[in-house]
Amino acid sequence: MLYASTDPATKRAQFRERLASGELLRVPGAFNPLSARLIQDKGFDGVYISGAVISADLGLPDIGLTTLTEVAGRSQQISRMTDLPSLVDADTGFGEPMNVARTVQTLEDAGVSGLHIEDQVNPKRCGHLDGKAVVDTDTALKRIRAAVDARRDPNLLIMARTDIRAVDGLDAAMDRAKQLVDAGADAIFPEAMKDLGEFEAMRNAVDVPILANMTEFGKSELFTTTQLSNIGVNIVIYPVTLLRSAMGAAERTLDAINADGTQQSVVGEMQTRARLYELLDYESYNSFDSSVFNFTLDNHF
Ligand SMILES: C[C@](O)(C(=O)O)[C@H](CC(=O)O)C(=O)O
Ligand SMILES: [Mg+2]
Repeated sequence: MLYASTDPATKRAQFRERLASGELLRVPGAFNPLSARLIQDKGFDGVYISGAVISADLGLPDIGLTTLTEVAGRSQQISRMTDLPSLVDADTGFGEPMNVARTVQTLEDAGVSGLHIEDQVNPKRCGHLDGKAVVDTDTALKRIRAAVDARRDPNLLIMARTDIRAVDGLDAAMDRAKQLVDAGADAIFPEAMKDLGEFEAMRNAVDVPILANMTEFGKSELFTTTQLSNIGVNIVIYPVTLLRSAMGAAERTLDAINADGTQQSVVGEMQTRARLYELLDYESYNSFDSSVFNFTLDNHF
């Protein structure tokens, strides 16, 4: 009932343990708190909170328009709804290294288990688009040192994302990743790797967990969990996947109403009322207050 029962410190400790196991953790992006429930219900290992999704949700492109307050608010709403660890996209950290420090403490207070800070210049853009620019090494390392020093819970995972692959190539990406680890990064998110061989090279370049971003319509092929776990990738994110699926379904429904004058042809694809209520744990509100609960599955199909 209401929110998840696992507190943020426990989730962070569990996330660290799972990562240390070396197994591949599957982490889809939640586009709202309810979808975080679904991700947990389907047996996934964590919930990703995507900057691209938060912007798109507001009807905005992912070009650094969202504020720390907006990202922290959404992070709290999503994180508290699940017992799974949550990993949030903190973009460039919302400013200079001192802003990065404040970002880390604010997101820690929001209950996330980890966050990633990237080395793009401000304003950032989607990592799979052309024309990106990255900051110099000194600035990139300062962001990570500031992030690491700012956390109060040592289990809060500080992940460094580098976007340098698309700008200066794989060797530059491996060099930067090593430096980011030396600066204190707990994990590496190598953005826009071209193929599996590049992920493997990155895997061998650093001895901390690495993340693979399986975003659709981007620069990386969509590798399977078997392919990724075989080369030792630790986390796979599907950042915008559920939003794209839900929006695709919404378009088809609107088209059906336009074409047929009724949504009847797509009702079979919809989540049923019963399933929604199951996810909402409607029934347990009954024991709290029977005057509120009046739903039984019997009357619905
Ligand atoms: C992972 C990512 O940073 C995100 O915000 O979800 C994006 C995803 C996307 O735009 O497809 C990214 O830059 O890869
Ligand atoms: Mg992003």
